[in-house]
Amino acid sequence: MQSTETPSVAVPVATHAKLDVSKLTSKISIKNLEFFYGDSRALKGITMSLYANKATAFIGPSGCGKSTLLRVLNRMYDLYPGQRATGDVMFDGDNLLRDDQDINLLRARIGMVFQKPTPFPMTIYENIAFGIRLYENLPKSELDGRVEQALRRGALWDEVKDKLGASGLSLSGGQQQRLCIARTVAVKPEVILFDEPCSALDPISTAKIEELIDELKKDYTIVIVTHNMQQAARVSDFTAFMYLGELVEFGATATLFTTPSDKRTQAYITGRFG
Ligand SMILES: Nc1ncnc2c1ncn2[C@@H]1O[C@H](COP(=O)(O)OP(=O)(O)OP(=O)(O)O)[C@@H](O)[C@H]1O
Repeated sequence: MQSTETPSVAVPVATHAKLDVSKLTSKISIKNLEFFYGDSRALKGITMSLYANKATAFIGPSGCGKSTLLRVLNRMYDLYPGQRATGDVMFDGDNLLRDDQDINLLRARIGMVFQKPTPFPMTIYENIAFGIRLYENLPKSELDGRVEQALRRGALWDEVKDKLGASGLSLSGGQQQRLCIARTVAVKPEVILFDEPCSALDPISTAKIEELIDELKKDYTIVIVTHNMQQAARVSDFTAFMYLGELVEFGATATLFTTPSDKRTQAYITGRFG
């Protein structure tokens, strides 16, 4: 059902570009995904695709399952007994939910950036080099190059190149978050998951991270959980609106924000609930 009410979110012109789904590659294909915290079902029959080199935003009111869905994608729930997922999450054709999945390798291929910046209590250089060393044994000169490359991708190099030996914790909140993005990028992932990456940041740092996400899309598949609908509209190509553990609506961001097909999506984007 469609309503004539005007959505409260202004969708930037760039996202109006036509998205021909038939020409896109599905990097992750989710089918009938259910998720349980003990006996409590938090995700109900989720089916959707996450497209390569596109950014997909998960939006919806608090408790609808956005973070749960994001965490399924790199098996974060494995750390907690009593949590389990059923269904298929096909990642380049391989079900990432299978029991014998190599979780360390999976987390290198699907990296995650958290809500609060979480640099390791070590130097800026080591924050980046640490992750690379877990997967590769590189000579020092090559490692230096990889650290620089990652910091450049994190849009942080110019600000830290003269103080790589300083503690990662000495950076500002926004810089710390870009360090965490650089750390994630350093291990050459294919997908980057962002869990409300700007919620602890000021508007200028937020704008920098959004710009960076836009840049990273060229090389990675991006998934972002956000409470901020303006942010979803600015950074994502596709948006998934969730409610009470269900995927209510999924589609091109410009379409979802201008002509939603479900009245619950309409209510949410016009600020009538959540
Ligand atoms: N560790 C947990 N144990 C039990 N239930 C949980 C746990 N974490 C989340 N839940 C429940 O699962 C549901 C989905 O929670 P989730 O955190 O994924 O929602 P969300 O949309 O990300 O919310 P928010 O926007 O507030 O972060 C909620 O009902 C929540 O209470």
